Amino acid sequence: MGTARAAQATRGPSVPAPAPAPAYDDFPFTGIDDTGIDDTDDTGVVQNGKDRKRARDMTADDTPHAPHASHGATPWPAARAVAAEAADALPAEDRALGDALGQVLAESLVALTDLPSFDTSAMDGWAVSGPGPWKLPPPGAQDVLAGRPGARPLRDGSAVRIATGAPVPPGATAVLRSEHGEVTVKGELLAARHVSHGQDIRPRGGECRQGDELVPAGTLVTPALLGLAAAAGYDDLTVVRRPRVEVLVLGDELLREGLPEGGLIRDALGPMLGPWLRALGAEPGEALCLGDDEDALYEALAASTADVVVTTGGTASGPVDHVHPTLRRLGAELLVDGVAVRPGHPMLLARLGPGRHVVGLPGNPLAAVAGLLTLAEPLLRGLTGRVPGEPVRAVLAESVSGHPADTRLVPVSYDGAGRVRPLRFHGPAMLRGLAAADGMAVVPAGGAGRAAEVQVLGLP
Ligand SMILES: Nc1nc2c(c(=O)[nH]1)N[C@H]1C(S)=C(S)[C@@H](COP(=O)(O)OP(=O)(O)OC[C@H]3O[C@@H](n4cnc5c(N)ncnc54)[C@H](O)[C@@H]3O)O[C@H]1N2
Ligand code: MOO
Repeated sequence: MGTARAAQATRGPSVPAPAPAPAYDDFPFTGIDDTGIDDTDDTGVVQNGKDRKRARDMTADDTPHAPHASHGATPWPAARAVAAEAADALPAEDRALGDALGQVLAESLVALTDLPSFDTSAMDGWAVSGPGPWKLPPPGAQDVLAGRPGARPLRDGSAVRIATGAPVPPGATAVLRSEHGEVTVKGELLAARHVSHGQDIRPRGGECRQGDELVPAGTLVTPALLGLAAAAGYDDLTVVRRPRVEVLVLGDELLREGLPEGGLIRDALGPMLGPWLRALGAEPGEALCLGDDEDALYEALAASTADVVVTTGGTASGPVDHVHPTLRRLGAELLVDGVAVRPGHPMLLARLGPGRHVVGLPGNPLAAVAGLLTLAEPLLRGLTGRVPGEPVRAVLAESVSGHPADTRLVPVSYDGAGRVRPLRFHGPAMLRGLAAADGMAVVPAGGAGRAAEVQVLGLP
C-alpha cells in the first residue's frame, strides 16, 4: 500500500492537479484492483474504449499512479522453470489399484495375460460350426454362458446357444446373433443372412499378448488406465510416491467456520488447497492454522518431514509477515523470491534442506492461486514424475489490459467458439471469477488484444 499515495504527496502544488485518481490498492470496489491494473468496473467487469484509455494513462510509468513494478522479481516463465527443475521424481511404491489414481507409473504396464484370454463370443446367439443349417442340442441342454468354461466341442453342422462373453466351444467357426437366426419346427437353426468365418468371435490375444507393453512408464494413472490394468491382470501398480505436503495457514484474522464478523474473515485457502494439491498429485495433510505466531511457524517448518510445505499469507513485509524472517532463521535457500506476475508477486520458493521445499503463497486468495499455478504446480510435477503436456493456447474473445512490466494471470472461460473470455470479479482478493473459470489466461506485460493467442493454465 502507499506507493501511489506517496507519489501524490511529493507532487508540487504548481503541477496541475489531475482528476482524483485511485491509488494502488485503495479500490476494492472501484476500477482499480490491487494488481495496479485498471480494467474493471466495481464488479470486476473488464472494460473497453475510454475506460481502457484511462487504464493506459493510469499505468503509464510517468504518472504518479504507476503501479509497483516487481523489482528484482523473477520473470514468470523463469520462475516456473526454476520450480520445475527444483526436484526429481520421488521413489516408486506399490499401490493397490483403488489407491493409485492420479499417480504416475514408475514402470511400464506389461500385459500379464493375453487379452482376451480365450476366444470369446461377442454376441448373444448361437456358436455354429461350419455352414448351416445347424443341428441344435435337445431342449433343456446346457447353454454356453459367460464365466462357465469347459463347453463341449462342436461338431461340423451343429450349433449351441451362447451368451456374450462366454468362451467359444472348440470347433465353433462363428457366432450367429440371436436376431439373425431362426429355429425351424424341426428344431434346426437357419441363418437369415450370410455368416462369415470367425464372425462375432473375439479371438484370444486380439487386444494384446502376454508380455506386450500396454502403456509406458511415466503415464498418469487415470480411471481408464485402472480398468486396463485390472483387465490385464494387475492387483497393484508400481507408481511414483505422492509428495507429502503440509499446508500452514497464517493469519490471526482467519475463522474456520461461521460468518465473518468483527474484522475477522473466513479462511478461504485451507478448504481450497487440500483438494487442489491432491489433484496435482500430492498427498496433503489437514491444513494447520497457525495465526500470526512467528515461533509456531518456525517450529512447524523446523519439525516438518513433508516433501513440501505450503504456507499461505505472511509473504509481504508487513509487521506480522513472518515467512521471510523465519526462512532466514532456518537457513533456507530462496530459489525464487518474488515473481513478476499479477496477482501473486510476493510468492516464493525455498529449499529447507535436501528434498524439503517450501512454497510461500501470498494471502490474497487469487494471488495464492497464482502462486499455486506458478510454483507449486511445476514443483509437484517434478516430484510426482508427471510429464508436462503441450501448453494449451486459446484466442482471446476480447482484449485484456496488461501490467506494464509483469505477466498477468486472468480467470477466463471458454465461449461456444473455443475462444476464452476474461471474467468479472478477478481482483486478487476475489475467488468469484475463478470459481466460474475454465482456466487462467497468461497475459503478457502490456496486455493482449482481441483475437491474440494466449496460454491458458488449466484448473482442476
Ligand atoms: N507495502 C506493500 N504491501 C503489500 C504489497 C506490496 O507490494 N507492498 N503487496 C500486496 C500484495 S499484492 C499481496 S498479495 C499481499 C501479500 O501479503 P501476504 O502474503 O503477506 O498476505 P497477508 O498480508 O497475510 O494477507 C493478505 C490479504 O489476504 C487475506 N488472507 C490471508 N490469508 C487468507 C486466507 N487463508 N483466506 C482468505 N483471505 C486471506 C488477508 O486477510 C489480507 O487481506 O500483500 C499486499 N501488501
Ligand atoms: O495483488 Mo497481490 O499481487 O494480490 O499478489
